Amino acid sequence: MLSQALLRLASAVSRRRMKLLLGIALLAYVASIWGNLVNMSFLLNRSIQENGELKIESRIEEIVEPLREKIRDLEKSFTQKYPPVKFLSEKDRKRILVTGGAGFVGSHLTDKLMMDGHEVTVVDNFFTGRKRNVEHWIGHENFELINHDVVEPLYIEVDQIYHLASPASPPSYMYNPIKTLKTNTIGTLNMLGLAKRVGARLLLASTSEVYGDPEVHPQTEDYWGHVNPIGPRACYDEGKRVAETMCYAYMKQPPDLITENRASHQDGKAPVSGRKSRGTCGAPGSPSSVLQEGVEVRVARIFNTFGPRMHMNDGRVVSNFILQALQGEPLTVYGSGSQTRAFQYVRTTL
Ligand SMILES: O=c1ccn([C@@H]2O[C@H](COP(=O)(O)OP(=O)(O)O[C@H]3OC[C@@H](O)[C@H](O)[C@H]3O)[C@@H](O)[C@H]2O)c(=O)[nH]1
Repeated sequence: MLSQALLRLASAVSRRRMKLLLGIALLAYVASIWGNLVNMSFLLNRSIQENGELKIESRIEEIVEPLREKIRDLEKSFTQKYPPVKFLSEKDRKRILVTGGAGFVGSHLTDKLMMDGHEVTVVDNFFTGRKRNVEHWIGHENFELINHDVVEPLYIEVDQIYHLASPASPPSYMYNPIKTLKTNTIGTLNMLGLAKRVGARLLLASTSEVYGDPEVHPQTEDYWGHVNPIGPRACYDEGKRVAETMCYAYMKQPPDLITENRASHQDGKAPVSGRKSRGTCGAPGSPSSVLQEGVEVRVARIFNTFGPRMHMNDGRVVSNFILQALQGEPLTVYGSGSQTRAFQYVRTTL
């Protein structure tokens, strides 16, 4: 009895368990199918997505590649080919400022200094200078172009200064005589101040016009000139004469006295007096005779220049004659025609 009852109980339990097991198995089956379905749809989605992405990528590539090609071509055509530049060691390479460096003479000097391997900063206000005279250096790591008027102070660090900033042809410098005077006086003072502050050597581009209407031919460096201070060319002649005077004053005057003067002016006091310069006011042709304690200066009295990059309408005799000859016009000789000039051809071969 008991055993039959146990058997029934056991079969009832096992049937329930069977049902339970069957239920679990069914659920597991459904779950696995569901999982597979989800997996499949995920894979399907991914492959569709990947496929789509690949298609988009390849389409982008198709569009972009010709553009890349174009950019490469443009880069090739824009690659600036600079004139050859020597390599100079850190010790030999100088930082050089050329004022008026975009002008006719200044730009040839800039070429020479650049090709010699120096770092050149050109300062020009482009009154008679032209950007195109130095455009072949723009972007070069040794070259810098600053649009600046030397009448305003300039604060940079340099080892040498070539001070050429000034209009040079009679029509240009007579166009605005006060501006010409300011450029040659205040401008030169600013450059000398800069030279003193940074301990740079300065070369002033002076002119044969400091001799004025000379009574001596040819003029030697110790000739003092024959200048009309109120004549039509006075702004340039006298401007350059003062510029030379300032150069030699800065050279001969001991540095501490220049500084003292500046300080006393700033304080509103009278300049320090009673101390004599130890130099002598000799001719610029003999700078070695002067005790150089102040700014180291050089003065070059440049005569009548001509050459490539000279402005067609410069107004000086050579360009005037060439222009007239090319146009089949008669050459105009001013005055008696007995005047004499020394001419200098200026050019640097790139
Ligand atoms: O068409 C002309 C132009 C000029 N001349 C004469 O040629 C001579 C030279 O005159 P330019 O105008 O070329 O200039 P200058 O020689 O007087 O001064 C020049 O040279 C020295 C530089 O430092 C000066 O910056 C520059 O102006 C002058 O006697 C002038 O009267 C002509 O006979 N015809």
